[in-house]
Amino acid sequence: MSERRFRFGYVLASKKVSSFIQDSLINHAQENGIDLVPIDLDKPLIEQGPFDCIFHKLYGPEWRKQLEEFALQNPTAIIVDPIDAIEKLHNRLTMLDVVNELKIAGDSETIGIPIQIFVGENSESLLDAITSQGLHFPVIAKPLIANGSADSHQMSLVLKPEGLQGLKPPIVLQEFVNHGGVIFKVYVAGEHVKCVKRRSLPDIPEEKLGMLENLISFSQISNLTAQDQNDDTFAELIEKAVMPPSRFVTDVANQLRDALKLHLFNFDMIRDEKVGNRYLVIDINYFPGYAKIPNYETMMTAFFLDIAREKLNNESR
Ligand SMILES: Nc1ncnc2c1ncn2[C@@H]1O[C@H](COP(=O)(O)OP(=O)(O)OP(=O)(O)O)[C@@H](O)[C@H]1O
Ligand SMILES: O=P(O)(O)O[C@H]1[C@H](O)[C@@H](O)[C@H](OP(=O)(O)O)[C@@H](OP(=O)(O)O)[C@H]1O
Ligand SMILES: [Mg+2]
Ligand SMILES: [Mg+2]
Repeated sequence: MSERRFRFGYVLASKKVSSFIQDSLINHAQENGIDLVPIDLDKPLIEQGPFDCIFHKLYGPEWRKQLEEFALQNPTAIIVDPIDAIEKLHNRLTMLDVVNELKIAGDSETIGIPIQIFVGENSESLLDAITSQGLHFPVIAKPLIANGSADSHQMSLVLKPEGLQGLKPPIVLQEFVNHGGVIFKVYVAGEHVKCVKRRSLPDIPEEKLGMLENLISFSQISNLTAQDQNDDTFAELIEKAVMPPSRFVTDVANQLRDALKLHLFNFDMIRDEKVGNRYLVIDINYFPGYAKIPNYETMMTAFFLDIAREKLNNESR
């Protein structure tokens, strides 16, 4: 493969281009035979090739049409990833369905999801629905749609029944699980997997519940990395948190990748404080912020090379 060069076209929002397409990535990929080429949305896609691979985070009927046309004319090229597979992550209710299908080897760690219910615009008697499904306060209210908009990240922690009145359906109500204030973010790029610790919401001891407000709103709390935090308590909490076993993380990541039929995603996982080896997946994101991983260019180039090998295999079939 050494003398062959590969052209990887990409389409990303401008913010994502600034964070992901850094010189370090362009250069590292180039040194390894991969040329990263921006796709111009003002021109037909099929006129801009040849491309061995197209990676993207873009939706809408026009782009879908262009991709379909490209795939028909270039059957050996690899699309990372198919729009239909990506769109499954846009609904917070269904995005976690696959987690329940995972079969984790061994009997020490378990994987699951928190109890959750859907609340539509016309839902009545919310409190009845909550109690009948075995949900207990506090609960987290998440917008049903996770499409990358600022609104889709607007969460509310509902501490008491009175707080339910302040919610704006359609939402998913999810059991809040105490997890020691630290979340594990697992970045997946094909077979390459990296788990990092991030700040999360602090635990809420049952005896404190009565002293708190009815409803607390928050947004993208885990984006604050350990380095960004001035607060020493949080930095120490993150430092001290024990990572989940890497064999377990890789097993979950690989099975999720197969079930979702996606190459590029991350998932947020918490460890139940009450049952130490019980892990819960609470969120899955398409094409997350890989540049937040130290030396992300090495991980991403290794992934690009795997795709290049797959492309060569397709050509020789
Ligand atoms: N069920 C839960 N129990 C405890 N904490 C939770 C739960 N769900 C979410 N959280 C906390 O709320 C944060 C935001 O929730 P979530 O990850 O679903 O939102 P998001 O906006 O999709 O995040 P991202 O920025 O990763 O896309 C999590 O990072 C975690 O700190
Ligand atoms: O812009 P949308 O489609 O909402 O996707 C976001 C994800 O929801 C976040 O999870 C990403 O941050 P993390 O990489 O820290 O998970 C976040 O990463 P970024 O802000 O670094 O691009 C985004 O990918
Ligand atoms: Mg999240
Ligand atoms: Mg998310």
